[in-house]
Order: sequence, then C-alpha cells, then structure tokens
Amino acid sequence: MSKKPVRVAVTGAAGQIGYAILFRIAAGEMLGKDQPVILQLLEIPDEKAQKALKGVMMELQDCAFPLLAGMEAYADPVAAFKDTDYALLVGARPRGPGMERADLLAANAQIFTAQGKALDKSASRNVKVLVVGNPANTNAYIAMKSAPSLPRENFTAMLRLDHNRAASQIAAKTGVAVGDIEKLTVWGNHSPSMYADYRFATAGGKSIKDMINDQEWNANTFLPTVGKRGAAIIEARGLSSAASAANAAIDHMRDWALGSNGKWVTMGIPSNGDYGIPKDIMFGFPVVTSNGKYEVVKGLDIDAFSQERINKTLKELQEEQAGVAHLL
Ligand SMILES: NC(=O)c1ccc[n+]([C@@H]2O[C@H](COP(=O)([O-])OP(=O)(O)OC[C@H]3O[C@@H](n4cnc5c(N)ncnc54)[C@H](O)[C@@H]3O)[C@@H](O)[C@H]2O)c1
Ligand SMILES: O=C(O)C[C@H](O)C(=O)O
Repeated sequence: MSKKPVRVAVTGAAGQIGYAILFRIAAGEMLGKDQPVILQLLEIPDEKAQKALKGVMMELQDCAFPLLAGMEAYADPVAAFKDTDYALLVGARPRGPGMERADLLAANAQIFTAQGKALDKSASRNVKVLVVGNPANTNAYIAMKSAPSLPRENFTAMLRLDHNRAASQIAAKTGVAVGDIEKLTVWGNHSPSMYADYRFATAGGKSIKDMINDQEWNANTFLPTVGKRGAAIIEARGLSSAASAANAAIDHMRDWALGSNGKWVTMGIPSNGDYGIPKDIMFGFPVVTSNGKYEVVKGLDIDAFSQERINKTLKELQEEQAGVAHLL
C-alpha cells in the first residue's frame, strides 16, 4: 500500500535555491522514493515573483513525478504552512557582493518573526523546520522564539553546507574518498566564524588528523577556505551558492527524517547547554539522527584551540541575538 502524502512547505520557492531543490524533493531524494509529497510553495505577494513561481510549477508538472501528489502556490505564510510536516525556510534577502551578513539581520528578522508566528498558528505540531535563509542560525532562533506553542527542538538551521564543504576539502587534501569520511563536525554559526573540526574524523577507520598532521594548514588554509567559501562562490558566480545549498538542505532533512545510520552529521540546533553553549543558542553541533530525532554527540574533548574557535563563533551568535532581542 502506498504511503500517505506528507506536506512540504518551501519559502522563496521561485528563487535560485527553490529552483535547485523542488525537483529533487518531488523526485523523492529528500524523504524517500516511496514517500509522496504535497508541495506548499510560498513567495512574496509580488506579481513578478508569483508569476515566476507559476512557471516553476509548470515545470514541476511537466516532470510528471510519480511522488508529487499535489502542489499549491501561496503568498500568505499562514496558508502556506497549513498542516505542513516539513518547512524549508529559504526565502530571504541573499547577500550580494561586498555585503556583510550583519547587514541582513534587520531585514530578515521581520520575515522570520512573521513566519515563526505563521508556523505556530497553522503547521503540524510535529513540523520539522530547516532555516536556510541567512543569517540562518539567528533567523532560526527568531522563528523558534516566535512559535512558542511548537517544540523548540523542531527548529534547526543549516550548517550542512559547511560540513559538506569541509569534507570535500579534507578529501582533496588527503586523497581519501569523500564518502568515507566520518565523525566530522562544524561548530557554531553558518558564517566565516564557524569551526570545522576534523580532530575526531576518520576514513576507513584511520584518523584524518593523523593523516593531515599539519596544524598550520588547519588554522591558515582549511578553516579560512571553508569559512569563506560562500563569499568565494558569490565572487565567482555573482550569485550565492544555490545547487550546493539545495543539496545540503536535502541532506539535512533526509538525515533528520530518515536517520543517519549511526553517522555524525552537523545540524544547527537550539542548544540544551551541551559544551557550555547557553540554552537556545542556535548552534552547529555534531548529532546522530534516528526515528525523526537528533541527539548531540556528547563527551568530546575540547582542546584550547577548539575552545577558542568555539568561543569566537558563540560570541558572534550572541551578538546577532542581542541585535534582534528588541524584536522578540
Ligand atoms: N545556510 C546556508 O548554507 C545558505 C547557503 C546558500 C544560501 N543561503 C541563503 O538562502 C537564501 C536564499 O537564497 P537564494 O539564492 O535562493 O535567493 P534568491 O534571491 O534567488 O531567492 C530568494 C527568494 O525568496 C523570496 N522571498 C523573499 N522574502 C520572502 C518571504 N518573506 N517569503 C517568501 N519568499 C520570500 C524572494 O522573492 C526570492 O524569490 C539567502 O538568504 C541566502 O543567503 C544560505
Ligand atoms: O554567504 C552567503 O551569503 C551564501 C551562503 O551562506 C553560502 O555559504 O554559500
């Protein structure tokens, strides 16, 4: 017997990431090849954006995806999030060349307050929310705080792109297959302050740290490369990353919904106080997922270098949070 369709809301559905993600969701790459989906697509109430969204929907229709059980366009978040089981909050103002993420805070705070309230009002009580729109951690924090009747652990931010970028840089450095890398994580904010940590990582049971054995490369090449990758892509394309961001969002939601089979993945989640991160800070942590839930990997040793990096990214998040406190 075929499964009952689930509802997947995607905001910013006519944008770049929307165009890269919707077809993959409808093809079953996010929730499984046996899981029908109904897409609830939100765009701003603007004629051009709504028309572009209609065009994307025409293309989705033309794919004749067997798993696409329905789709609808919306301009109102309360309607778009009605009964939704998954919400991918992508729509936001993307950073352009030379623009700092902090500049985006105020503009995006309004969007995520309204969307948090809308989720609170109309989404499934079990909704899994992933915030992709930048600044992703703080936007996720705002949405969570604006949705007091939903469990706080339902709100997450995307650190998976940083995780995947880190894995690929390590694979290129060591020659191991990227798919063999395990126990990698990225702590903190989705910003250049994030701390990609390969101290526990292995490939084929061998320590990545021992293979690299070069702290100078870690501090002066690896971390800046991963941290500034988003800016490097903007510089190269004139547009922020889209296909790789969509891919990371699919990875994040798939692992959350279907489990990571014991493997570590990185998710931005509201802290429960682990590793000294104050409660509710939306922070990248190593997690293992199963049965639709995530568990922080506990008991990892934090050395002096790591603590310094974690403190730096935490401080940035606390400053971002303080910057929006008056809106909550
Ligand atoms: N977390 C990450 O790793 C990561 C990676 C890449 C991009 N991003 C961020 O994702 C966001 C989207 O990127 P993009 O390239 O798709 O941008 P885009 O400009 O191509 O598309 C964004 C879309 O969102 C829509 N939108 C804006 N406000 C909205 C609202 N309130 N409700 C619904 N829709 C709204 C816009 O009309 C637009 O169509 C940006 O904030 C970008 O910085 C995050
Ligand atoms: O930095 C950005 O605004 C783009 C995005 O967050 C990215 O990491 O590619």
